[in-house]
Amino acid sequence: MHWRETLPDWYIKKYGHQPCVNIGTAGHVDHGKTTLIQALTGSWTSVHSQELKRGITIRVGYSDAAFYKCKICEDPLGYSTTPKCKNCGKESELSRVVSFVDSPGHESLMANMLSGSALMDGALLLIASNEPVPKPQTKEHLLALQTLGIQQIVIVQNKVDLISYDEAISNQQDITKFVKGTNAAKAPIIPISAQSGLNIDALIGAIESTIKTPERDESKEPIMHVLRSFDVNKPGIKLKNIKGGVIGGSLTQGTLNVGDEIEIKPGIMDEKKKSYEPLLTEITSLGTAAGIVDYVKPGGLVAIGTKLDPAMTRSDSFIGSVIGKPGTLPENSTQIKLEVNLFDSAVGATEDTKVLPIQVGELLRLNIGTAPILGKVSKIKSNSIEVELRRPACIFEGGNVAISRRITDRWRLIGAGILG
Ligand SMILES: Nc1nc2c(ncn2[C@@H]2O[C@H](COP(=O)(O)OP(=O)(O)OP(=O)(O)O)[C@@H](O)[C@H]2O)c(=O)[nH]1
Ligand SMILES: [Mg+2]
Ligand SMILES: [Mg+2]
Ligand SMILES: [Zn+2]
Repeated sequence: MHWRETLPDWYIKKYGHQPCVNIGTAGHVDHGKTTLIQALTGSWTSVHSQELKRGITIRVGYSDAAFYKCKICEDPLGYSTTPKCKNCGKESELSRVVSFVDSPGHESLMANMLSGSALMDGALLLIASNEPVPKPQTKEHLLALQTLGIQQIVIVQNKVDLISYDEAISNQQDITKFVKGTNAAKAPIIPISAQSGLNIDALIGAIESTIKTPERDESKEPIMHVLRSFDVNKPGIKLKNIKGGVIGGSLTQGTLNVGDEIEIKPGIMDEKKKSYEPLLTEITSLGTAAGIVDYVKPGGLVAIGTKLDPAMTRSDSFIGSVIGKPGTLPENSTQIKLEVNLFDSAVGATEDTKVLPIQVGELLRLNIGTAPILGKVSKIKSNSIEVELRRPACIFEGGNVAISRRITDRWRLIGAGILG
């Protein structure tokens, strides 16, 4: 049974037919993020041909699950992803519906991980218990979560089926040592085996008590951050059956309805004007994990059908865009100001490297919302820098920005910025 058939009235009234919280995965390549999401949601999110061939997650994946809690059984035995208690067999109550944002762990895919992180309310940091702690992306992803202000973290000590009890205890001590002084210092550490489904009830219990459902203001103007865009038409389709471009992302506030006029920023390059022009279109359909709907709210990934030429939205071309009602979004800008907080060292490689001060003229990669954008530093005044972006972005004052620099041959996270 799909969770949409089990939603009680109180839930629908508050959250609609949608998840109410976005939970991300973080952690080193192959530590079991996608396997865990499959254990929780029943679906494998890495379905693209390159991902299947190479066995790694490349694009940010997403999937959702409902968490239920038994009225009789003690914590955490009563937690499950089915409406029937796995422990006693009685009917359970819905706790909430959650949406998972599954990050790639490979070091070359930090930009994708950071785009996905822009939508996370909380995160699961996966650490394979059969390897030394920490691996490079265990560190780098934790820093990324910190940079983007993600405080609600559950540490998942995965693959305990491969180690002994004593090894598990000593690995857990290593993890505690590693997270000391970070934003995961107080995070619960839950030993599991994602592959064999071991201790998943305890993990759900920890998620339910650690990662809170955010309060969102639906009376505000809608803001949606774009993570995906597609052309949903099969090759050779008849002209009259062609569907407009589809854009996927998550709302942070407000609601969107079928028939609404929307504006997409920064929009597309106008070759004549030599500048980016915002796009105006209309919502022709809306989809959530529960199917086709009339309106969408914050919570989970939603898909918007538009009247745009589907060739325009092909292969994630709109990633990083922001959608709102016409005239309500901040202006496009290429000049931005950041209050910067640099790390002591960049951690993504086998060896940590000292982070040297930012220089005027240097090229940085900034992750602004779901958009990775290159920019050149034009001015520095103590902790504040000005950057000239290569393409415009829709800038929300006070927003968190992840700052990366090219070190040897890779972009490495070197610090956090706040948009001024
Ligand atoms: N023994 C054991 N193997 C596991 C467990 N969880 C995951 N694996 C295996 O570890 C490998 C990597 O798992 P994935 O889920 O693809 O790891 P990932 O973290 O999503 O990898 P990336 O997305 O590429 O970073 C696969 O072969 C899984 O079958 C576990 O609990 N026990
Ligand atoms: Mg994966
Ligand atoms: Mg893998
Ligand atoms: Zn029970």
